[in-house]
Amino acid sequence: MDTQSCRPCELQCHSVHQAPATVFYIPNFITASEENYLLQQVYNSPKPKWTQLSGRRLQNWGGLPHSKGMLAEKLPVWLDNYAKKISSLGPFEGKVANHVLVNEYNPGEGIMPHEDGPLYFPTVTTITLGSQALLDFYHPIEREAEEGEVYFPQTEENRYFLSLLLEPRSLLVLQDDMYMKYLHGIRPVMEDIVTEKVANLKLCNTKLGAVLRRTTRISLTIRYVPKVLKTTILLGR
Ligand SMILES: O=C(O)CCC(=O)C(=O)O
Ligand SMILES: [Fe+2]
Repeated sequence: MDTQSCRPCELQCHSVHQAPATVFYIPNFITASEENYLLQQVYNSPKPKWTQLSGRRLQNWGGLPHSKGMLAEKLPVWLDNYAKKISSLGPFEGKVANHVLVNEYNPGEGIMPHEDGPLYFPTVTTITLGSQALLDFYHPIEREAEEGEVYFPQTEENRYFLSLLLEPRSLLVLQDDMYMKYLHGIRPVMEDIVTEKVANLKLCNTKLGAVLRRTTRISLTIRYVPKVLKTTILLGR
């Protein structure tokens, strides 16, 4: 058998066709021992690395993205290895990820629907550790109805249209409309209910109707920030 033949489809053959363009989902992208190793590294990081937000804690690695350019810092080796491994699958069009956000969610915590904004190359890759969560997708809020148009209330509930189940050890890749057009969020709930809205259900180790208790979830969102400042310019000021 030609073992090379699967190479170009490393991402392609994990495409989630039941969602708008483009979603790749790879269950068990890392092993349980890699998961434990990554969790250890996250929790061994110095305490000041954590920023407490409403509903989650986060660590920022690689520098703070900024419209004028990110003052890049080297990623620690434990993150850089995964940044390189994921980048080699091609999601950043040949560039290597240089930025990682580590999010920690306790059961009942989440993140409001949002867009990731223009500072990143429009692709996010996410490794999930510890607990599953549903990542929910929403249509953007539409402009107000003009004269003669019927006003349709834009509640969060009726803007919601699809979820992706992010299982521990999985890799998610979001691009195109799923990154740029729609909003994503995680509901602050104690359990995730697997409904027919879960677009990657066929690729998951669960079934319709399952009720999955949340434990603490860590996500590594690994991205490429194209606009980087050269350190020397700043040192010269
Ligand atoms: O934890 C996640 O998977 C999502 C995090 C997220 O949306 C973000 O950091 O922008
Ligand atoms: Fe996000």
